[in-house]
Amino acid sequence: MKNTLKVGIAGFGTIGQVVGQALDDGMEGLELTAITSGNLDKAKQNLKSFKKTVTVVAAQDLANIVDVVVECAPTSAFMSVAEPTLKQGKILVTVSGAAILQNPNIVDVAKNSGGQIILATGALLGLDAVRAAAESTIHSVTMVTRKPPTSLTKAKYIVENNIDISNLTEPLQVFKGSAREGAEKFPSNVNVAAALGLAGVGADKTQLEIWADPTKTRNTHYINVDADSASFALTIENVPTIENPGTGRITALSVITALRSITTPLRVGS
Ligand SMILES: NC(=O)C1=CN([C@@H]2O[C@H](COP(=O)(O)OP(=O)(O)OC[C@H]3O[C@@H](n4cnc5c(N)ncnc54)[C@H](O)[C@@H]3O)[C@@H](O)[C@H]2O)C=CC1
Ligand SMILES: O=C([O-])CC(=O)C(=O)O
Repeated sequence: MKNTLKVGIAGFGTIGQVVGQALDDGMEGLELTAITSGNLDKAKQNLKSFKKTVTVVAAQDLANIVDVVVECAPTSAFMSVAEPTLKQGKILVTVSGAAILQNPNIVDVAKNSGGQIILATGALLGLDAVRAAAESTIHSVTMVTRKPPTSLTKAKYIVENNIDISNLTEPLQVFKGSAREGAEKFPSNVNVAAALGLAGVGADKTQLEIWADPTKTRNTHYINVDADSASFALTIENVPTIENPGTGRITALSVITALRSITTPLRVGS
């Protein structure tokens, strides 16, 4: 029997707390032992209902005491979590596709130390098919994201440019361009577009539109892929979380399945 892997969570917010709860409830071969977050006192409070003892540590100490780090912190904190984890040859499970695009050298850090970055599918679907198609020739990948305005009000580009989306009566296109540019302007909102780019033809060739859409109640992504092996269209309508409407409920669940994949004897899907 394999040893139980010690798991640490960096970022104990909307995603981190759901993942933490699942670990506390019990996941085969995985044990939550430590967390770090932006506010350590608040994190301690939020851990009070957990059955098992979890240590709260400063960000720089987390990688020293666990085997796997789940990174679900703001994009700006990504490197401070990812670098020490990967330098020690450990596993990083993350949803920060936008941060990987901004810091592509992190892949070399993993390569040189024998660590691994697992970018979970997050709020998206179909990355298995996109990766399979990328083994041959993909002609084009396009993605259209439509979110209720409340899911975009905290977005970096919307805030920095004082774009008022509070009283929209019809959909407003707030971005059109490459997934790379979109992930730079909306780092907490289209990590999924970054992941799609990394899975397929690259973030520069992946085309993205973002709409603030008052007719939507869900964070909706439409994807079209045209390849020599298959053409496919994918749609996902994510229920926004109450805590952070920009984050769909499925995101944390995707992280949980990514974690289970590390230890499960039967892994379904590539
Ligand atoms: N790939 C995907 O499908 C998705 C990715 N995301 C990404 O996940 C991130 C987290 O999302 P939520 O949980 O909704 O955000 P959140 O705002 O609810 O939680 C973030 C947590 O990180 C903590 N934090 C702040 N600075 C930190 C630091 N230096 N080190 C460690 N923790 C720190 C905060 O205190 C907070 O508890 C987002 O910023 C976004 O980039 C979010 C939704 C979907
Ligand atoms: O929840 C979503 O629809 C996607 C999201 O926030 C992200 O990609 O960061």
